[in-house]
Formats: sequence, C-alpha cells, structure tokens
Amino acid sequence: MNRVNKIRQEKTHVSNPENDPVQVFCRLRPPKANEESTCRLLSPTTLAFTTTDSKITRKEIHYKFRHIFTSFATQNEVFKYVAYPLLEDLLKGKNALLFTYGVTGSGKTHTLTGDHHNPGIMPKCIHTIFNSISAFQAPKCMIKSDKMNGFEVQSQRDAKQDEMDLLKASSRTAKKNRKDKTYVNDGTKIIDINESTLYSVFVSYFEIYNNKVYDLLDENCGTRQGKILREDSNKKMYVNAVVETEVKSAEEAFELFNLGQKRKKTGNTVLNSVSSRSHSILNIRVVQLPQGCPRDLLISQLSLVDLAGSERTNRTQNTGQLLKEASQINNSLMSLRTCLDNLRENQTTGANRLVPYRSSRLTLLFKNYFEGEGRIEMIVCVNPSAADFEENLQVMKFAESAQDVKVARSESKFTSSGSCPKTVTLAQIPKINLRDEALAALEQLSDALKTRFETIKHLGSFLDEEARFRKRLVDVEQENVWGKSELETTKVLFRKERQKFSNVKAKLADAEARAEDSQLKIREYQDKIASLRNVVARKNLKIKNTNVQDVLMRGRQRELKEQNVVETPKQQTRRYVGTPCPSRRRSRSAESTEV
Ligand SMILES: Nc1ncnc2c1ncn2[C@@H]1O[C@H](COP(=O)(O)OP(=O)(O)OP(=O)(O)O)[C@@H](O)[C@H]1O
Repeated sequence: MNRVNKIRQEKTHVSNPENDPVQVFCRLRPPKANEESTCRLLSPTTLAFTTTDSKITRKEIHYKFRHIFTSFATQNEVFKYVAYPLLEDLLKGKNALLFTYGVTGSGKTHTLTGDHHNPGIMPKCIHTIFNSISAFQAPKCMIKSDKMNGFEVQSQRDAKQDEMDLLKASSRTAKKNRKDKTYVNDGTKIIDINESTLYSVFVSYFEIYNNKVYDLLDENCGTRQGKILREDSNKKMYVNAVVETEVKSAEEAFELFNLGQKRKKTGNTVLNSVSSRSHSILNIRVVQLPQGCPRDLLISQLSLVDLAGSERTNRTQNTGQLLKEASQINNSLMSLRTCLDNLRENQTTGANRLVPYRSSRLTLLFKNYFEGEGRIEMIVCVNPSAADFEENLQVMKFAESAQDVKVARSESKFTSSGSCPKTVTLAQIPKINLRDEALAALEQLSDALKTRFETIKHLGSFLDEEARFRKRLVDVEQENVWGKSELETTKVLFRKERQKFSNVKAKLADAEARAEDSQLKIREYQDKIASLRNVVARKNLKIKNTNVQDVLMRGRQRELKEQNVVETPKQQTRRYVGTPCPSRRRSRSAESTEV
C-alpha cells in the first residue's frame, strides 16, 4: 500500500449513521487513611474535583461519565454494569474493546484482574463465558486457527490427531503449572444464547512494552522477540504469529493467564510496588459454528486491556530503565489521546484531520475498533489523593474527549458467505395460527427438529469417535506398561552380562601379570645359564693346561734319565712347582684373554 493510500485510509472517519459513543466509566479508589479526598460525587454520573492545596483558590471542576463507581463499589457491580453487556454481544458474534485508564496506582489492575478471592472483570468474563456455553462446546481442535487471523473447520481425524498431540505436550508441561490458583466462580451466565451453535473459545495474551509487542504465552519468550502487527485479508489488525490457544474451561484459560502474568513486565516504583510497565492485552475470541452450515463461522473478539499508568517523572523520581519505560508509556498514551482527539474533531466539526494510528503499536492494534469493528468501553480509575490531583485532571480531560467519539455500531458477520441453508432455531419459529398457518408452522417446526436431530447425530458421531479415541489411548497405555516391563527385564540381563564381562576382564589382567613374571624369570635363567657356561669353559681350559705340564714334566724326566742325571727330590719339586716355564706363562695369558 503506498503512502498516499495509507494516509487516506487513516483519515477516513466513521460515516455509518448507526453510531455508538465510546462509553466511559469512572471508578474511585478508596483514599488512604488520614488522606483527604479531592473528589466529591454530585450524582451517579457527575464527579467534582477540588484542590486541597490551601495556596490555590478552591475551584470545583465537574466531569460527567456514563456511570461513576464509588470507592464502596464491589468488583461484581463493576463487572455487571460494564462488562456483562459486552459478553452478551460477544456471544452474539460482536466485538468489544474494554480498557482501564488512569494514573499509576489508581486501581486499573485491581479493576481488571483483581485477586483470586476478589476477582476483577477478566476472571469474571471467563467464568461467565464458560458458565454459558459449557453445554454447547465444539469438540476440541475441531476449529483451528489458520494463523492469518482466521479459523477453519478440521476433519474429525485431523482434530483427533491434534488433540492427541496436545495431550502429549500438555502432560509434559502439566507439572509446571499445577500450583496456580484459580478465581472464585459465582456462577453468572448469559441466558439468551444460540443453542443451535457449537462454540470454541481461544485466548491470546501479549504486552506492548517500550512500543514492541511481546507474546506472553510464547514458550520461547525467553528470547523476547518482538512480534509484528499485520493486516489480514479483511483489513483487520492482528499480532502476527501470536500464540492463540483453544481453552475448554475457565481453569484452562486461567492457567494460561497466570503463565503470562509471570512473564509480564512489572516494576517497583515510588507510587506502586507492582506497577505495570507495559500495556497488557488479553484477547478472548469466540468462534461459533452454526449447525447445518458447518463452513460458515461467526468470529467475535473481546479485548481486555490493562494500560500502564500515566506518570509524571518528577513525581515518580524514576531514573534509568524506569524513566525510559515511563517515557514510552506516556508516548503511547499520548498517541491514544491524539487519535481520539482527531477522531472527535473529524466527527464533530467535519474536519479531515489525520488520525495517527501508526504512531504507536497500541493505537495501530486497536485501529479497527475505532473504525467501527466493535464497541469501545473505558474505565477511568481515580486515586482521589491530593498528590494525584494534577494528573487526574489530565486523565479527566482525556476521558471527556473520548466520550465524544462515536464509533459505528458493529454487526455480527460470518466469515464466509456460504451457500448452506439458513438454520432455523426453535426460538425463531412463529406462534402457530391454528387456522391458516398451522401447516407452515408445523413444517418449520419439523425443519427445526430435523436440524436439531442432525446436530445430535453430528455430536453422537463425535462422541463415538471420542470413545474410540479413548479406547486407543487405553491400548497405547497398556502397550506402554508392557514396554516398560520388557525394558526392566532387559536392563537386569544387561546388568548381569556387564558383571560377567568385568569378571573376565579381571581374569585377563591377572593372567597378563603372571605372563610378565614368567618372562622375567626366563630372562634370569638364561643369564644364569650363560654364566655357568663361562665357568665350564674356564674349568676346561685349566684341565687342558694341567695336562700339558704333566707331559712336559715327563719329557724332562726322560731327558734327565738319558743324561743319567739324578735329581734330588727337592730339585724335582722346585722344577715342578717353581718358576713356570714360558709355555705355561703363555697359556695363562691366553686363558685370561679367552675369558
Ligand atoms: N477499588 C479498590 N479497592 C481496594 N483496593 C484498591 C482499589 N483500587 C486499587 N486498590 C489497591 O491499590 C493498589 C494499586 O492498585 P493497582 O495495582 O490496581 O494500580 P494500577 O493503576 O494498576 O497501577 P499501575 O499503573 O502502576 O500498574 C493495589 O494494592 C490495589 O489492591
């Protein structure tokens, strides 16, 4: 879309003759003990503000609202007066936007969420929706988001498959959120609902923090990836790829809400210890599937918005990150004010001023509501303390201008103009005129009964399918038990084998050590053998030398005999033992070299 077209589109103002003003309510917070209130109720619709500052001349300023809830008003009164009519619309297929606005610490979160014993609008809305439609819910996963802001009807098989996948996934996360508290249910319900329709409820929960959209139900939100806003084929704004979960009970919805609450940005400021630092948006979408024409879907949405509180930095004494957050909060609230101011001026004076929806994510997201896609209601929360006086006056000015803005009355629309026959409900059947219209009325009655019969048949087939699915689940569970016992046996066998293996390994190590010892002994014996051999060789040589001496002595004796020389025994002994002969000396040195 080019820039000129974009501007033209933003400039278009509501021209539908059937317009509704933005409904603005006011809720007063109880003043703190010993604190003088700056507000005085003149009537259920008029509030007077007076400054308590003695230096300023006392001047009363009056503001009008659709209704003012005093500090004694209960959560239930606020819900019944403000939100209940929006729920009636929601279940008739119409959209609505409800937001709380006010100075920080003025009671916005208290009004919208409350606590578990004293629930606010959001928990009451969720309980009321399920109290009303519980008997007419479509089977789980039958209606599925098409990821482009629309929905589609699934085949029974696909629906069962998706349900099975969800069951598996939820059994993994169930433990994590088991401890979450729920909210008290007072049993409020909407009576007049279309009973020939199947209902599915979807919730998404996200926040706008520092002008970026973060999904509070995204499991991967640890990475804090901002989501982008897109326009669908019907020019409706939506958060792209936001997690939108089907819920079948109020408890399921609260589980998701509590999960998101834990991830929501809050901070400890001077004015509120748990101050919302972001605008948080809970979107409840109801999809209706009329019987007899299962391709036509009626989709409606209720957006509950807890705006972050407007705050003046000199009062809050914020610094660093808190200061940056405060300036972003104030910027987006300012752009909301500018959009409403310009819309009002365009409507009241016929001017053609640009409505700068694109100046912040907050206004861009709710652009469709201002252009006539549903009712808008606002609860202005007021802390009547003197410290909030100046800021409350700013809030009052905004509230006044918002009340002058009119938005086109929305009609419930089916998403596809199907060629299915129109369904007739019992309530739509005209009273029987016994004479002329009896036959026609009976025919209509028979049509209605046929439709009802078809519905019951359709539901019956779903129930059969569900029973089959449950049986399959039981079988799977049984197989699981067998599988587990087999696994246990295998584990025992494995443990035994492992024991055997470690025994064999120990034996092998022992044998290796013994083999090494034997090797050492063999080497020792070999050394001994070598040294014994040397000894033997030496002995042999000695024996040899002794024999040579004997031969020499006998030869000498023979020589002496021939020469007739008689030696005395002494000479004989000296010759024999005395100076060794040269041959003997030689043989000794030879012996030593041989060794
Ligand atoms: N009507 C009320 N009755 C009783 N207590 C209230 C009422 N309104 C607000 N409070 C208490 O005042 C305190 C501040 O309220 P809350 O947190 O709702 O303010 P807030 O406007 O949402 O603030 P912020 O913009 O900083 O998030 C809370 O403790 C809340 O319980």
